[in-house]
Amino acid sequence: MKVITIGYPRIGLYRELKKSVERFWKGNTSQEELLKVSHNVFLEGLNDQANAKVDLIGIGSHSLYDHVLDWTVRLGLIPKRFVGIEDSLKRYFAMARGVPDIGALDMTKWFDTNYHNLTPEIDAECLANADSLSDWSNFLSLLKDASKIIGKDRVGAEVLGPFTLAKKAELSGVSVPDVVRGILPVYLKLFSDIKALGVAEIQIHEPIFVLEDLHTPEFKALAIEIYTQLASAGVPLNLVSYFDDLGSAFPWVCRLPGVTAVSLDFTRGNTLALLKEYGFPEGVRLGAGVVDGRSVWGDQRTALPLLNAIKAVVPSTVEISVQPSCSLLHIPIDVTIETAALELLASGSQKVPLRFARQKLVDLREFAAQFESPNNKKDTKIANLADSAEEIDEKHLHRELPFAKRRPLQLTELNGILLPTSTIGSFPQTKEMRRVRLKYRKKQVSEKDYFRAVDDYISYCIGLQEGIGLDVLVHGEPERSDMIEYFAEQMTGYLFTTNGWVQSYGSRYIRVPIIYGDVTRRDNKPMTTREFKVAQSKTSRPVKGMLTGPVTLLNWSFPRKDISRKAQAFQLGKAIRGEIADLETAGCRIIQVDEPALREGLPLRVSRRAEYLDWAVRAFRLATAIAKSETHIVTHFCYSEFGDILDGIKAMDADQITIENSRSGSAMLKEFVSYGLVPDFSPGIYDVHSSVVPPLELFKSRLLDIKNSGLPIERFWVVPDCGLKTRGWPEVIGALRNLVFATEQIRKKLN
Ligand code: MET
Ligand SMILES: [Zn+2]
Repeated sequence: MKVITIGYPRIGLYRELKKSVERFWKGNTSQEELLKVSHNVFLEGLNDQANAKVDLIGIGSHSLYDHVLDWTVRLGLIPKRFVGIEDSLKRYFAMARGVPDIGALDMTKWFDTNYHNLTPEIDAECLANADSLSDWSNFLSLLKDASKIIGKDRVGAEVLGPFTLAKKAELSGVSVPDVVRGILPVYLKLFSDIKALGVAEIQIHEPIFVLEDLHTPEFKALAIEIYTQLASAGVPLNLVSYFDDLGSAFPWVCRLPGVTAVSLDFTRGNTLALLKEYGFPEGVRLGAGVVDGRSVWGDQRTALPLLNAIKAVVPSTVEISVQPSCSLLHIPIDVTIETAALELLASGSQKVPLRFARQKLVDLREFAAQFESPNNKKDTKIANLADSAEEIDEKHLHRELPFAKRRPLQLTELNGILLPTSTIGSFPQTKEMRRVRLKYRKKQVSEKDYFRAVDDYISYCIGLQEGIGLDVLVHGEPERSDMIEYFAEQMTGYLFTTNGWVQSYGSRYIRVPIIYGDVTRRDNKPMTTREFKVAQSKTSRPVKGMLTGPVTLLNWSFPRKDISRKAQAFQLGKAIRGEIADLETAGCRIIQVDEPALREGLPLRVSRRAEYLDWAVRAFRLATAIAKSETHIVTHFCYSEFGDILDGIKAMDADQITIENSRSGSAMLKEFVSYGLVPDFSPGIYDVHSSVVPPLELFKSRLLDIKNSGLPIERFWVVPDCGLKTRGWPEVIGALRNLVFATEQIRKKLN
């Protein structure tokens, strides 16, 4: 049984690539030096895979910034505004990050992962010029280098497929069929170059095939048309899909012309059931993605039973390979450098081991050996995840009174002021604050001194907000380096890595906390009341309690694999529920529970969404429904496609919803209004991602959008799009002054 990989981490064990790229941007290192570091990182990954005796290694997704950008550039799909930049590396980074006067490409989420890719922009002109601008020499070099080291028969050339490219792109004046047909000749040239190298196969990555909107007769016809042409290149094609199953497209995708192997994700969706239903073509290799490329937990409970179950349903002549479900890019590189995490785990009773990319490679080999071993007991029973140890009591999910009855009891001290003003929580993360937080963590600063620094910040923040004239204040979150970590560190069941970095986008890597056991507040101790009390003691205006919601705490962590995500969401919901009760006891009258990652957890497949939203909303309600009728519960979402989750948002039964709105030019506001929103509503009034102070005029026009929205003005609040932690004080002060001033003016008019 062959072991195959389809992508590997590309950031370096100790973030070597990030450091080098950022030095290069600052002008502190040469292009030559950067490329050398990058190549060493590539070689390190190649060695990992070669040492683990991977039979066929995916080569080509190594990247200085983003693999989707790499393919956009290699295929010559350069938007006009970048064409004039001669130097290819400068142009590459300009597309990624922008340069003065030339905006970068947009960024989108890479399917439902926490990785973000750049969005190709394609129009007719761009398509027409693709051939002449195309250049994949850096890709061919990777293949050649790898061939020299491991032999060309072990090299699988990783290519981003035309359908995924086209569907992930922003198209103007052209359709997906136009793009895939238009770019086909370029792909054919690329394939012929790859063929000349004599590598084993092309891995054509088409994760987009898991999406329902491709499961139509029209797409089937188009895919057959395109793959018939691609097949004419005469290179074996491994069609690689992941992140879900292929749904009703399963039978035809597995039989696309030229496709000699199909790689399927057996860790998400229900690929096994489809295999049972539709069978599998003889003569095609089946890539069994049974090792979860998105989980840091080992696959010991499921991999072998899955392989056996697959074997039992496919024709005996079908070759099965064992592989990760997707690129290992989504997990950290090596768990053995994590002393603290490993010690913690060794003391517990985990059913599955913690495994990062290197360890998953070892597992792949091991599963292959077990599968072929005569002692393999052919166990095909795949363990189901336990849902919940304890059931949720339905009555814990409802507030005492419905919104219309409880709202008049809330925040009466505001005297029904029109368009109350507030902010989303964080204020500038100053260097000083960051430094003392770090020192406190390293025990170089006493708790007393650390608290004094935090409290000084809070005092300043409160004084400032009062001075500016905001109505509902926040403490500014100086004690939090991160909205997940801050809470996770105060709860049981979470572990943290020191070097477990995963690429989020470009040179931004994150260390995702890992849930390993039952989550509760440690000793049931409050996590946020101290800072709330400090803030509230300095002002008579209401201070918002500030919490991260259960669904976001789950979706921005690596979940456990022995109980369901739903069960984990409920545990988190219960923990936040306790915190809300404690905040109320501390005198808090308005509590914000942020859920920016609610949308992110939404399954790719429409048919699976209702179930997710159902438990996600219940987890939020479990957290918040404990609030007294007098307590105003706010929730916050960053920029998302809200269309898919409006029912869910409504069902959360919050008293106020704040959303990021201004980058869409109030389109989000309109979407919510036309949906018929019931509670208070705060469409963000200015973009916090820009460092310019928005002019008064902008605030006025956004306030007019609100006034003319068709919803009663009494429902609206005026807030920025999101937290202000990435901004500097002068901009924040300028922007909030304008926000308050514009609001006061419109209030006068309305009265
Ligand atoms: N309360 C958080 C903040 O202001 C919300 C962030 S949403 C990503 O930073
Ligand atoms: Zn936000």
